Amino acid sequence: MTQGQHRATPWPEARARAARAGAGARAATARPPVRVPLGQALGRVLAEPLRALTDLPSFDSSAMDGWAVAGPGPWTVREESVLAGHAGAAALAAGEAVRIATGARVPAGATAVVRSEHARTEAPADPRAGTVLLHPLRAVVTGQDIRPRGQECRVGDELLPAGTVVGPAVLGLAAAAGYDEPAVLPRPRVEILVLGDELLTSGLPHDGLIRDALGPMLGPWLTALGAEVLATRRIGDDAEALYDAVTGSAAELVVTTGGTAAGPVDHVHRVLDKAGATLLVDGVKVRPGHPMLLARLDAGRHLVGLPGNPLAAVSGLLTLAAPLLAALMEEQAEAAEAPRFPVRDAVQGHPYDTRLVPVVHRDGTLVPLHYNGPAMLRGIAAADAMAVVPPGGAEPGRRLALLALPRPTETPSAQGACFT
Ligand SMILES: Nc1nc2c(c(=O)[nH]1)N[C@H]1C(S)=C(S)[C@@H](COP(=O)(O)OP(=O)(O)OC[C@H]3O[C@@H](n4cnc5c(N)ncnc54)[C@H](O)[C@@H]3O)O[C@H]1N2
Ligand code: MOO
Repeated sequence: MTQGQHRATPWPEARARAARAGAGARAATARPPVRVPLGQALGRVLAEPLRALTDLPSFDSSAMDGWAVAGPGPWTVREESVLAGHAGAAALAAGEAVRIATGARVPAGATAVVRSEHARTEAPADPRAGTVLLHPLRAVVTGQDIRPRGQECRVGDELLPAGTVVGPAVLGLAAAAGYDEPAVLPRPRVEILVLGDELLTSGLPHDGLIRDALGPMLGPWLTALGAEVLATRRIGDDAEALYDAVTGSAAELVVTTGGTAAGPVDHVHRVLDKAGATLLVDGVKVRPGHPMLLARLDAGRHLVGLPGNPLAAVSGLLTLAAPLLAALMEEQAEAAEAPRFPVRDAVQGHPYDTRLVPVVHRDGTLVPLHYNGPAMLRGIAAADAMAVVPPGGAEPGRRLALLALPRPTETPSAQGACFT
């Protein structure tokens, strides 16, 4: 194994290296885009610019309920109405009006739409003969309340660039623009290997055994970051099984938990060495989580070693796995600057290392949470975000950058929770 670094890497540099590793892996593997039904595209990344497949609106349409009119009023009102989704009415001659609904096709010859509340009708003296007359109640401007075809876009216009993350509004826009199956990037494949003989998968801790807190957490978290989680496997403290799992994995990113430090059964370094991996980050100047590591297994595959302490593992996930995955997915660079918010209370810092501290938003400030020790999840489980506390700490009012936590979603599939 080539020793990439003998010393811990500063936190910002570790994130940058993880992003470069992801970009390198993307270039090396160049997996082709896939087309997925709109219903499955949420959270995916557009592989191609979203180009309009139609003009929008695709026909001249009414912006209001009222009458389509031709020329100056008063107008004679036709008996039929034009509703949205129906064939358009025959062309209007000057002096004619037809009842029209919002979104309906404006008939040829119409010069404006007059809103229902801006005109009044006058019934003919003899209701069995004659026509209804429509009188405007205010001046009518040519073109008013008509949405002309192509007002929003013309067919072929680029609506969004490649690299856009598909949110609910993007789904709506894609549907409006005529898409059934947009082209998205394949999800990076991730495999999670949970190490440790002391871990229980159910029931109460006993006899020095504890519950595995990372297996249930990491799959959904990595799924929320855009990954396809192939499996979460429990490996115990078996170096040979770990070697086989790491070298045999089909995933672009293998995530291990535990075994990063120097304990008697901390096998991760030795296994990486034996597998001929290159350490890109070996320890990060961040608390918690400083033993985290990043290794290149081959041109297209990497391993992120998360420390076993659960909050330290979250720190590794946010520091190394998140930027690597974002780069693998070719996501557009984060908006200029991550938002910063003032911290309400002083936060003690580490003299040399960055600290990541769970916080909640309160009245425009950040309130650091207790129970933020490396082995604790009580703070982060109640948090809105993780605040980045620079070396030396932060005085009240200091603006801190935030790392986002995934919002809870009800995933229809068991993705990310498949245990083997
Ligand atoms: N001599 C030193 N000892 C330690 C150092 C050090 O620098 N020198 N660093 C400490 C720090 S910081 C951390 S973090 C941990 C990292 O340890 P490992 O990554 O080797 O993890 P383990 O030893 O396997 O486990 C640590 C701790 O976490 C618990 N654990 C592990 N996996 C899980 C899980 N899936 N769910 C819940 N809890 C888990 C495990 O039982 C241990 O209590 O090393 C320090 N030691
Ligand atoms: O990474 Mo360790 O204490 O910082 O949990």
